[in-house]
Amino acid sequence: MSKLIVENLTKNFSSTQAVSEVSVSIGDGELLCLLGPSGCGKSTVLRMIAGFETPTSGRIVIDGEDVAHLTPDKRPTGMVFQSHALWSHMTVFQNIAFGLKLRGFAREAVRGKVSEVLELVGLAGYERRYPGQLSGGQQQRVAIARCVVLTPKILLMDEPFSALDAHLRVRLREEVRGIQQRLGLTTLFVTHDQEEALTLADRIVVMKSGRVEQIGSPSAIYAQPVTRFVAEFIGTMNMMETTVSAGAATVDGKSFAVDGSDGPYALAIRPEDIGLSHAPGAGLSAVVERILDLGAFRMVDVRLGNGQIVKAQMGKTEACRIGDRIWLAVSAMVAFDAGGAVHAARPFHPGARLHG
Ligand SMILES: Nc1ncnc2c1ncn2[C@@H]1O[C@H](COP(=O)(O)OP(=O)(O)OP(=O)(O)O)[C@@H](O)[C@H]1O
Repeated sequence: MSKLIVENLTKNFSSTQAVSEVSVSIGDGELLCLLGPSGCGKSTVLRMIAGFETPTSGRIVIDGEDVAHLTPDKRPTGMVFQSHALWSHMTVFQNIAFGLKLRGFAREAVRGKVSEVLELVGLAGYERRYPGQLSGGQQQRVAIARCVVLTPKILLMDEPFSALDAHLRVRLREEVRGIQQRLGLTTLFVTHDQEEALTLADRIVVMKSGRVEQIGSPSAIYAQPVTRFVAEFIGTMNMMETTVSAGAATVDGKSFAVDGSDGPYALAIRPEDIGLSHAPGAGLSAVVERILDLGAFRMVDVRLGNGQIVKAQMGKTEACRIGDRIWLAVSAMVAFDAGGAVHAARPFHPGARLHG
């Protein structure tokens, strides 16, 4: 059963349509990431669920109940913000205990719950510290503990790690995923960081200009983008502009088959779907322009005859030098039409497969 259902949610701020007809549901214990560029409406969706903004139209249902009539403090949601917003004059214990006391829990119960949750976020023994005596990462853990201790039905997290350095982000991300899975917390997580979304989420909702572009598992979003926007927003994608006529397109003198009507298209190919070989082949030919050693593999920029740079991955074993003449074998590709919709495509050479 869905724990949270958002139906045709729309929010207008005077002339700005911040959120348009967003529909999504989250299963019990699922972690869903809202992913998209700055200003695409992610935070506004979250704020409407928490009750800080009133929807222009649409419905929000939590555990079978429409929450429209509930003020933020009455909603079964807990929110963790980008800045920790801890009370600086209160100790860690007091920060976490505050909500429990408001809800009328007895002293002993409060003490028990606070130590349990501090254990969970790895801060046992920090009860008497003030926020100013904690690192940024520790403060954010207290913010998470303060929220989790109230056992919200839905945990809402708005870019909770964006104020932290890269290393700490990765560590906290893993910790939060661990806590979320251990407690089976249904979580909606907002981020503009695709890597964060890909590593954290059970499913990702990609948003653009207030609308949902695609909903799917991280692997589906990566491997089967349904729009050009998603294809370019997630991971590295080579885009080759071309024109389709009678099912065929030409790039740099080589032919490609596209399942779509005539018009302008972009052929989209992931770097890992291009094999590079020094042996002359039937596919595109190019010259090695740049080689980036990325540890496990090399990312090679090659220049086609038409001047376009294409990124491809190469293993560590094959010798490769700048200026080498090299041939490309494309194993998988798709095409996007002028409206950004996806179409199946394949190069006219042996060994190619169709996807999409
Ligand atoms: N209170 C408000 N009044 C007017 N416009 C607003 C208000 N809040 C948000 N907006 C506008 O709505 C749009 C969506 O904003 P929102 O904060 O939801 O985006 P976001 O995807 O969360 O962006 P970011 O990642 O930068 O936080 C933006 O164009 C923003 O300027």
